[in-house]
Order: sequence, then C-alpha cells, then structure tokens
Amino acid sequence: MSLRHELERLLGKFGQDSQRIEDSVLIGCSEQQEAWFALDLGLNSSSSINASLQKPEVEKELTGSFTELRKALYQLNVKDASLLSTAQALLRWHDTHQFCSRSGQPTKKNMAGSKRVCSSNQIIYYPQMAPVVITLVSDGTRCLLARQSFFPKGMYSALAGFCDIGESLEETVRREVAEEVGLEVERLHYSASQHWPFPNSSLMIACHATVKPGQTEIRLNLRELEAAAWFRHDEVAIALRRNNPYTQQQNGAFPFCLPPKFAIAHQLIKEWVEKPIRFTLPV
Ligand SMILES: NC(=O)C1=CN([C@@H]2O[C@H](COP(=O)(O)OP(=O)(O)OC[C@H]3O[C@@H](n4cnc5c(N)ncnc54)[C@H](O)[C@@H]3O)[C@@H](O)[C@H]2O)C=CC1
Ligand SMILES: [Mg+2]
Repeated sequence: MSLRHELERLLGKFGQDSQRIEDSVLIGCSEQQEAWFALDLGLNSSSSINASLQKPEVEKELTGSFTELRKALYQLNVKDASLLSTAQALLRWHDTHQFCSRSGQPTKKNMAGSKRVCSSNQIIYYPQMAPVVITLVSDGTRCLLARQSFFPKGMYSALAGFCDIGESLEETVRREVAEEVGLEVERLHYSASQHWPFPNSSLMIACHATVKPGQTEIRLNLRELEAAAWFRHDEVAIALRRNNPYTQQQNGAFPFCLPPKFAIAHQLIKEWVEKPIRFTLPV
C-alpha cells in the first residue's frame, strides 16, 4: 500500500476528508530521493473541524505519543530534529497566513507549500524567517554566558538577539551585546547558522566576538536577562561533557549546564572550548 493510501485510510478512520492530504507541505527528501511531506492534523485547534480528531485515538492507532516540540527536539538526532523543526515552522506559517493582508481575501497554498497566493490580486506570500545573531563573547581566557528566567535551571547560553530592520549582522552583534551586558565587542568571527523554530521561524547566525582588553565589567540588563557571568575554560569544558545536565543535585542545586547538542549555541561553545585562542587573534 502506498503512503498516500495509508494516510487516506487513517484520515477516513478518524472521520476526516482525504482532501486534507492537499494541505501537506514538502519538507525535504530522503537519500533515496523520496519526497517527505508534513501534515498538520490540527489537534490543537478548538474551533475548527479538525478538533474532532482526538489525540488518544491517533496515538493508539499509530502506537506513538504526542510530545511537546522542545522536548522532542532534545530527544532526536540532529537530522531528525532539523526535519521536525522545518515541518513545524512551515506548517505554522501556513496556518497564520490564510488571508491576504492587503485584500483580506483567502490565500491559496501551492502544491509544495513553498508559497501562498491571494486569489483576488495574485500577491505572492513566501514563508518568512527572522534573522537572529547569537554571539559567544570572550575576553581571551574566559567566555561570557547568560541565562533568561525561563531557561531550564542551571542552564547558561550565549547572547542572542533579533536583527532590527536596516541593521547589518555586525551592527546587531554590537548593539545586542551592549544592550544586554553593557560591553563593547571588537573582533567578530562568523561560525555557522541554523534554522530555529522558536518563537516562530528564525535563522540563527552564530559568531564569536572579543571584548576590548581589560574591559570586562558586566552591566546586566535585568529586563532581558536573569544572570550573566564570565566562565573559565575548564568550567565550560566540564559542563560540555556532562551527560545528565538538567538534573537536580543531592544538595538541591542545579549544576551549571549548557544548551543541548542540536542547538547552535552548543556548537558555538564547543568550538570555543576546542580552539579558544583562534577567536581572540586579529583577523
Ligand atoms: N538555537 C540556539 O542555540 C538558540 C536560539 N535562541 C533563540 O533566539 C531567539 C532570540 O533571542 P532573544 O534573546 O529572545 O532575543 P532579543 O534579545 O532580541 O529579545 C527578544 C525580544 O525581541 C523582540 N523582537 C524583535 N524582533 C522580533 C521578532 N522578529 N520575533 C520575536 N521577537 C522579536 C521581542 O520584544 C522579544 O521579546 C530566541 O527566541 C531563542 O529561541 C537563543 C539562544 C540559543
Ligand atoms: Mg537576547
């Protein structure tokens, strides 16, 4: 039985119109050149007809269980996490772009789901991503890590911030670091980038930066961050190796830990731990 027939059978079983398959979006392709699609079952929408699809029934039929996206990403390998994050971001974009913002008329998805077109004026809408810079600031021997109040207890990460309209990445890095911890950075090295599904769809652009010699005093912006501190190389190296990072210790404290492997923040910190000197030399 083809996958399409299997999906039609399942939708039929749950009292859904097989026409819903047309809402699928293309999210990638296997090494054997099989196309991968994602379909929103709409289980969270209370008002729509999709609400009639009951989670327990679906879980039983597919012998699986629904998991919150963030938790699922922690459990999957990097490739599957990336696929899931693409699917979630693209399906959410379609869900929130059902109408043309100029005419108010419905928009229609193309077959692959790479765009939507307004039926009345032919305006084309493409999925959007917000650029975000994430910067690991170092002073030559230590790196600066910060935490927001909603992070898992004990977890610290690099500084992140959305690009404002009209800014270059370099300007965003300088502004964000100045706004959040009151420091001036001078050397920037691009590291890598990553699509990130939170809060909507972001393109995370990761870089290393250094502070001016001797200018390391942190002025914390408490509206944006809960804490920020300089960490020694050995402390960070130990935290990177920790297997069970988010578990409470016997004395009740949560150990200093870092973002999970699939997050670009983790890769950025790992890169600094492996080659701390490289990012402090003049370019
Ligand atoms: N993949 C990774 O390793 C990491 C990803 N991140 C992501 O980076 C994002 C940005 O970091 P923050 O420190 O929160 O940014 P931020 O320092 O710019 O502050 C967030 C605030 O910026 C404003 N903002 C401006 N443009 C926005 C837009 N397009 N969408 C949403 N809010 C916008 C909002 O008021 C929001 O509350 C986070 O949402 C987080 O999910 C953050 C750290 C690590
Ligand atoms: Mg920030």
